[in-house]
Amino acid sequence: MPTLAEYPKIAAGKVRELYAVDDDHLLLVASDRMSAYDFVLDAPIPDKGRILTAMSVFWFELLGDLVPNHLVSYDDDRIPADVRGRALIVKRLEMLPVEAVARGYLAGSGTRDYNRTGAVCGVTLPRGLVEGSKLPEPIFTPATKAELGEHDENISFDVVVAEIGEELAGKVRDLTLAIYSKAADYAQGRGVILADTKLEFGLLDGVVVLGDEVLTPDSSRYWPADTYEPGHAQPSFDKQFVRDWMTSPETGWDREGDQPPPAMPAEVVEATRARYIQAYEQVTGRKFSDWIG
Ligand SMILES: Nc1ncnc(-c2cnn(Cc3cccc(F)c3)c2)c1Cl
Repeated sequence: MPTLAEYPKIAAGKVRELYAVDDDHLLLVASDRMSAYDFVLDAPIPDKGRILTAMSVFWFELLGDLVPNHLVSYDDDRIPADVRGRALIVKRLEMLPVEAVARGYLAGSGTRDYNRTGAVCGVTLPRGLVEGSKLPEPIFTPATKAELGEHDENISFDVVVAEIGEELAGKVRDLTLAIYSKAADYAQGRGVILADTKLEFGLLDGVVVLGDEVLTPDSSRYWPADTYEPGHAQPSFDKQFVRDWMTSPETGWDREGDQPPPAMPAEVVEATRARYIQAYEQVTGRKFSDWIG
């Protein structure tokens, strides 16, 4: 087993890292760090990296007949012991410079753009929609890949065409909508609304391949179906305990400010860990205790 230090780090996000294994393979590592309101929390959420990695593996397997993916292995001698269970050996792709987002509901920047323009990414929507509204059908709402700490910028399909060409843009849109629809239908049947998701694709020998993490609560909005009600921000399946603590009168923290978030009480950390496990077990029907690492 090599150690992580032996692999050159080639990218780092707020909660994950990417390492080079060899010319054709990378190691995608999910940390236990959690981000809320664009801040990385002071306390890790134990097992978050393993739970979200297990989720990606589940979705790659479920979507295998829809789209090829970059997953090579999640249990492999090339995976260092201290990241086993929260790291994937993946094929090195030529990543496409677009965040491929699908939305089945109005939320976040989608609601903001709709309220300003009646459209999201150039897609005109019916009048009278509110925060949390279910859209008549899922829409493709691509974005630019922003620098670390910046927000992605919503762009129109025409901009994607200008970036990667008509044929590839059409393929990415069709795949994104098909993947989202299959996953959202599957999750809905298990009591979880996938409101939207952000996918990344790359090319391998001219074939479009699904990369990155897929359909995790870090790349998608997970809402509990039983409390769904349009008209306001929906509670997050996994982040609500942390968000409520951060904005509670007890902390006096200002989410618009630049002060770091308040320290997370142990019970908030543990309740959040339990919600990640619940999301995994409820959606996949698998026991997290069966996952490696
Ligand atoms: N299979 C691939 N081939 C080539 N590049 C990528 C790739 C590059 N960037 N990202 C996003 C990212 C994933 C994790 C940690 C980060 F810091 C950044 C993914 C992948 Cl997944």
